Amino acid sequence: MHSLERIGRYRLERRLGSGAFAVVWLAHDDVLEAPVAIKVLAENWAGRLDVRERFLEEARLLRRAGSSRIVQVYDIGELPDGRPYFVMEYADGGTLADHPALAAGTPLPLPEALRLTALAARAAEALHTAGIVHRDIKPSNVLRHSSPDGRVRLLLADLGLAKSLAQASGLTMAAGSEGYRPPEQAVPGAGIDARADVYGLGALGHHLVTGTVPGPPGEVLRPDRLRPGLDPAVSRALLRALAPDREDRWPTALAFARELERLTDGTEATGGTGTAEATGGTGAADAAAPAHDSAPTAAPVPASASTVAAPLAARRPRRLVLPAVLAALAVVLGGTAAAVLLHRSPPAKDEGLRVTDSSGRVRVEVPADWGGQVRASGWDPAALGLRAGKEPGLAVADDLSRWQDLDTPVNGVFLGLSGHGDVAARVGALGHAGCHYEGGHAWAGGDWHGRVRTWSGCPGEEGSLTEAALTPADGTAHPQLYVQIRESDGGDEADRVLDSVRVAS
Ligand SMILES: Nc1ncnc2c1ncn2[C@@H]1O[C@H](COP(=O)(O)OP(=O)(O)OP(=O)(O)O)[C@@H](O)[C@H]1O
Repeated sequence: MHSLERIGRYRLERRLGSGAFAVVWLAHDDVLEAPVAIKVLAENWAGRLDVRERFLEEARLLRRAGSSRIVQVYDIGELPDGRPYFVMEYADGGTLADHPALAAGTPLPLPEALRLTALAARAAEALHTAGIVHRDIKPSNVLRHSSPDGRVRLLLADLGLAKSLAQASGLTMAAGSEGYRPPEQAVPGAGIDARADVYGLGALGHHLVTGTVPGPPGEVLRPDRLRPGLDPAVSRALLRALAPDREDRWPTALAFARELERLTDGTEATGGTGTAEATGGTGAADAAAPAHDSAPTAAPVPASASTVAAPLAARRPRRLVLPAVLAALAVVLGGTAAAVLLHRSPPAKDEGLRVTDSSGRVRVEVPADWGGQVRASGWDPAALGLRAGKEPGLAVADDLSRWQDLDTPVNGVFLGLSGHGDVAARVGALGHAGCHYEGGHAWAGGDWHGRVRTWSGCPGEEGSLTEAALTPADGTAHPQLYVQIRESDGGDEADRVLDSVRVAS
């Protein structure tokens, strides 16, 4: 693919992204003198006639929808090696997944979150009117396209057809994406209707409003629990869309869109900043995110959270500068957060809360009052300067939105496993300005050993920070474990929390 320079009359410029089934290229149409996006079916699927057909069917269906809210398809063809492709409208604003707040795992300002979800719901309604169910609504399938007048349109792209076919053929890939998939979509042969997309739209709204992908159907945490102070009517509207039984959901995407628009009017009438800002719950996100979807939108995903920290520092100059690693971890966690698994230990046993990551490999037990919020779907060791990838990881804290902000009191723990690289060397080089370094000591738990370093006097009411880099006690080099523990009041739970860490092979 890299050797390709042209596809038909289109000159390839760069790769925009890839999904499970296809690669998408930015190309230039030399005849029309306009940029286009070209989606090419991945080589490993090209031999499957049924997948090829579904891939092209997606193009035809997108074309059939013929709405300004759905990505337009201009052309369809086949490469000399037989791979099919289709040419579509290029959305220059990236996807909603690139939104800086979402990439940082923090909520959007409430009016913006509601308005974007309503726009996505209106786009889904346009598909439904054409008799098409999307089946894979998620941020990376909602594109942002700027018009010459500077306004931004949202476009729905990438139907989940190929995935549904893979599922039907007995492959492991299920239609839809984790956290966004309604229960009926996980069952082959269960009839799917437009209400499956209402569920996906509810998940999108939940993600934008709370900064967190909802847990599995029926285990979705209430949005107002994740975003303290949230208008209960917003929470109710989102939970209704996310009802496991489709009979209990909003009956149409349009009905959901109208409710969101009504709620948006309410939040804008009361000052436009949303209740979370008023209660101080999501200051970093609100400061960093553009206020409107018509604001400049080509913002790339930040490489680190410095783009989150900068506006915060500008607004509150006396605020402690964020340590880079905490900020980077928050970004990585946010970018990969997908599932929330919260297993309460039996209450009789000293009120501990046991949390397992979504891969089931990493587990930790924390005091019950640390367990307000969980992100459990992994991390990227690139945050520590190690090889990029998705590895098991989780964070649980009483307020995750403040995790990176050492100025505010937080109690919680982050655990990240890495199958590669020297975690210990990286962690050993970290420092945390604004806190007093207490020193380090060797750690020997049951299955793990390594080094623990502690900082005290962090501004959050005598907050302390404990970091550990652990390796298997049996002498094997990997995996290695990175642990961060934050305590707000000179607490002494760190050893107990470290002791409770379990890693399944
Ligand atoms: N029309 C477009 N204009 C601009 N960028 C696009 C366009 N279509 C897709 N992209 C980019 O290409 C990426 C890959 O798209 P694709 O539809 O193949 O996969 P995905 O939705 O990310 O994943 P999956 O198909 O596995 O769910 C998108 O995330 C987006 O960044």
